[in-house]
Amino acid sequence: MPRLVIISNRLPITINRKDGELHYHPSAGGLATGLNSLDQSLERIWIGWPGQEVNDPEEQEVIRQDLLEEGLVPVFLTQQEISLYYEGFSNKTIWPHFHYFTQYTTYNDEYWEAYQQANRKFADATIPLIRPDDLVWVHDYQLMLLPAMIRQAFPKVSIGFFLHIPFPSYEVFRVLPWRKEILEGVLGADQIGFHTFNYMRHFLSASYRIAGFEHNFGKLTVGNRLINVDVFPMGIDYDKYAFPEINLNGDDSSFSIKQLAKGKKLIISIDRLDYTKGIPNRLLTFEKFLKKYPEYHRKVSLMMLVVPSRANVDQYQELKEQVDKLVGNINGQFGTFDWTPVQYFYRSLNFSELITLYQEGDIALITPLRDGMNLVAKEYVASKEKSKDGVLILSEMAGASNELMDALIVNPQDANGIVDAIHQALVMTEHERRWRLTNMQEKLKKYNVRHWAATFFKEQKKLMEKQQDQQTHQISAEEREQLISKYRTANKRLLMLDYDGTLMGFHNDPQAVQPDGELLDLLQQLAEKEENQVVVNSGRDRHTLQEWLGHLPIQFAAEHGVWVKKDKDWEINSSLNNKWKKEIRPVLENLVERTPGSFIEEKDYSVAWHYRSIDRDLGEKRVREFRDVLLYLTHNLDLQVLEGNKVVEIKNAGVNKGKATDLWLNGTDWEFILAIGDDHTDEDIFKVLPDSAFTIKVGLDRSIANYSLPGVSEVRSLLKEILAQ
Ligand SMILES: O=P(O)(O)OC[C@H]1O[C@H](O[C@H]2O[C@H](CO)[C@@H](O)[C@H](O)[C@H]2O)[C@H](O)[C@@H](O)[C@@H]1O
Ligand SMILES: O=c1ccn([C@@H]2O[C@H](COP(=O)(O)OP(=O)(O)O)[C@@H](O)[C@H]2O)c(=O)[nH]1
Repeated sequence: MPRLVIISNRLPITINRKDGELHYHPSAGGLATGLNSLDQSLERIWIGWPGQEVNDPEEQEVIRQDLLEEGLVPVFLTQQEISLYYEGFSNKTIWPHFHYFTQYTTYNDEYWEAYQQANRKFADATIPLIRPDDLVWVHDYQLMLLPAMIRQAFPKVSIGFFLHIPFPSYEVFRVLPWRKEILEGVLGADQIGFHTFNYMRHFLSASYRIAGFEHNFGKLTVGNRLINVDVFPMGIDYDKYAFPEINLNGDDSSFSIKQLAKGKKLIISIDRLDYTKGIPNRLLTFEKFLKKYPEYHRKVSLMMLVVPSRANVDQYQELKEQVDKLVGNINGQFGTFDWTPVQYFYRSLNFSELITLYQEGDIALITPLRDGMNLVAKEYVASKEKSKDGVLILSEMAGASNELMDALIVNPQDANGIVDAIHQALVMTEHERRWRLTNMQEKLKKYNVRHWAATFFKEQKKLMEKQQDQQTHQISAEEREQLISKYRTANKRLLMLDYDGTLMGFHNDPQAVQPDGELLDLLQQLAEKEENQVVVNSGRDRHTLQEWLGHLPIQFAAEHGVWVKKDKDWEINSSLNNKWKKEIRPVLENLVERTPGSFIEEKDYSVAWHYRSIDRDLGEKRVREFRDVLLYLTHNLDLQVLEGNKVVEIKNAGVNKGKATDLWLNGTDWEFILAIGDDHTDEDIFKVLPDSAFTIKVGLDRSIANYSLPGVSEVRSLLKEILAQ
């Protein structure tokens, strides 16, 4: 079993100093409680900050030894790091920005500098502990540069990254001056996980638009590495909340909570003090409710628990004052001698108090303006396992709303909607409360925190196997040797080479990919050898191939097999006609008119619509729109539609690179065949070649070729090696 190496900003244990003494207690917040519930049988180490400034080396050593027993490794942050990296870049830049509070985003180079250095500090603490077969998990927005730093030290180790907060829309993310560095940091990981599909697609969109990485159903290739981006909604330790192992009656404060709840309907509200949680909005909504429904005065109370958090960040201090004031206003306005409408606590609760609150709460009012997941919502539902009684009102802006559809889902900005939901919850029948809770509980039981971790773990291992497969698919030194030795002894050799993406790199302007001197020399020398027949089998038109390569002693297939040049002249595939062009052309012209930047390429017996320099998503939308029209037309006209890399090409049916390849296969007993190509039109070549041929796919995509090479420069090196024989 590989070990799990977890790195998060905060350890699940926080240290507090009281009267000069150090105290250890569990950290608040979803990440710590969630990850701490993981299967303890898995060997793991956890590296992170213990939440307290400790400068004395002797004291640091004592803490290190204490934590070691729990498999925890502390990273000590200095006061300056805490204020610039944690309170600064993490909580004044990324946190507000990723939660769409862009008015709070602080742009400060000093913070950014500190963020980089602190990520380096976590890397320095982690790297010496990593073993090559470990599974490394980096967590959250404080450590977005860390995956790439670990990758640099361990090119092969498997790294997972999970973001616990939302990943914002590309339009918001792009505003950050450090967007590219942040993305590249995360892309150092092999598997990247998010709570919801929306966060995932925002990330993929940013990776494409900012760093140029295209994806295929969440899989993308960075350099030589396959990356998996996916959704892994985090669950809770269901049983811990459903069947709490505590004696509720023996606990004084739990008893008091029960007393408070007696004879009234209790609405509970539990969050860290954070502007993302929408606490002031919630209070204003409750005020609205009390105004609209006076009949509920003295019958309903809001028990609001606000857990202190990030107290040194300005907005959090301001928020505290705002909340204090709002609570005062409501209580002053509506309170009576025997009823306090808002019971407000600014502190954290111990587990038994928290459970009592969950169990006593008739309604949980959870209305964050944005929230990565929100585990409180899930914990509330689980704690109703026995009673099956309670109503969850949940913001649609919390990641959890994607799973808890049977809650009363509200828009946190729609105060009237929430007032209605509170009323609906109060009058809801017992039957409805039960079925809503039961449905949600079923989900939470299955998709618990262990399931979350196990799925992430399983997918990361599956990915490792896939990556391994790709590595083995890549031609090894030994196989290269076999290829060379076969080449050496053969007297009749066929070298069938694609052009774009194989011999030359890809470019937005197809005419800008003229062969360079090195390529011309290479082809010239290969073709000069008497035993060799070099064929460039390309989708390009014959005029371009003629102009660029026509002077070389090589043969050609152009336009995906429409034209062939074996001797001096170009010959056409006899089954072709181009009468159909006048019907297709207007369809493509309409595409160009509506899509600036796209263009039509007309070849002798085919027409192509290129969208390589426009937004890929827009291009694909256009292709989808026109696919039906094209299919209808092409069916009547016996044509085929080839969807290539940012291009749709229409031509006569039954003509492709493979058919053209047949022209070289028939009649010659080749003793050595090598075919190299990069896109799916080259698969037609690989298909028709005999098993003895060496077929090589350029890139990491799936292929029926025997081997793969990463890119154009590796193709050229192989050809040079062959030439040296
Ligand atoms: O460490 P702090 O600065 O005190 O903040 C506490 C944690 O808050 C954030 O929690 C997020 O993760 C939860 C679990 O995935 C999720 O339910 C919630 O919506 C998120 O806000 C933060 O991501 C953690 O790093 C902090 O430790
Ligand atoms: O006094 C408290 C109140 C809450 N929590 C825990 O803090 C976590 C809050 O996680 P959530 O995902 O709701 O929000 P976050 O604070 O991570 O943004 C939950 O597991 C709560 O059980 C806690 O430990 N002590």
